[in-house]
Amino acid sequence: MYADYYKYHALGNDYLVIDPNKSNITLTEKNIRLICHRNFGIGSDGILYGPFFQNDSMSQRMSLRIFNPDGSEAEKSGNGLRIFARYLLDQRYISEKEFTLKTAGGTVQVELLDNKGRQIKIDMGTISFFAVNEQLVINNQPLQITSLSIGNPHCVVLCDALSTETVLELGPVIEQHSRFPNRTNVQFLNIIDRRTIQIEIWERGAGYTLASGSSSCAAAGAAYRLGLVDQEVNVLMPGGVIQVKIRHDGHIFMTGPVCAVQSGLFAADLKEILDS
Ligand SMILES: N[C@@H](CCC[C@H](N)C(=O)O)C(=O)O
Repeated sequence: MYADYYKYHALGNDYLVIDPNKSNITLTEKNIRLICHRNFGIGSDGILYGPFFQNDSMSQRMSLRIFNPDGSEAEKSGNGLRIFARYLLDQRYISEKEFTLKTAGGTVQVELLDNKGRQIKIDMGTISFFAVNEQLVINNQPLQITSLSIGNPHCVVLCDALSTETVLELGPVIEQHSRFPNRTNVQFLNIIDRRTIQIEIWERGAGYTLASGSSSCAAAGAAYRLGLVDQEVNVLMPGGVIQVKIRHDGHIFMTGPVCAVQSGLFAADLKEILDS
């Protein structure tokens, strides 16, 4: 059945899939902002735009583009990739349990863990570290940060305890800090034990979110690099838990759920604004 958008969430991190093979909507910055707006549009933490096919072939050479609700484009998204994989299964673009997906931040390997695509594992690739356990002073507060890329940029802040007020105060300042010319996603990290960490997230271009897949991988990878956790880590977030495994060769595997929410059409009023 045709729809303009397909909405899913992964632990409360919600995305709209817009399929260029079905919809002719133009995704300008203005349109993305409006569609994602929770009062004036449909509302979401971002848009997954695809699939695109390389060599006009449907054979495992699919790619997608990922947009933040401020209209900027992200190189990668962990929850977004699991959601997009689920969309491909729901719309019968794929029938295999394992396939690859290409993003601007690299190619990932997807594994569907059940027939309905409700639990999905992804090899997110490897981490490049930029700074390990360095001090960054924000609002006169000395923070211990580890910054890295797993295709998209992250800054992990080690904390003794987490508070949402701190995330809302420091997150946007760190996101825009001159040290990160392309801005950054920010994770506030609390180590519970060697197999469990807790994070609160400030996402680049999206703000406070309930969960983030690439943030889970970044925080677990940073904690492992600092010698604080083992290779298998449960990442607790306000929206739920993601399992992260760090393989000996550095590859980071992320496992977590996806839930379908709704599909729908843009009403004529909204469509007119989007088309104008
Ligand atoms: N929610 C995501 C991350 C989305 C992209 C991010 N905001 C960025 O700009 O890099 C996830 O689950 O990883």
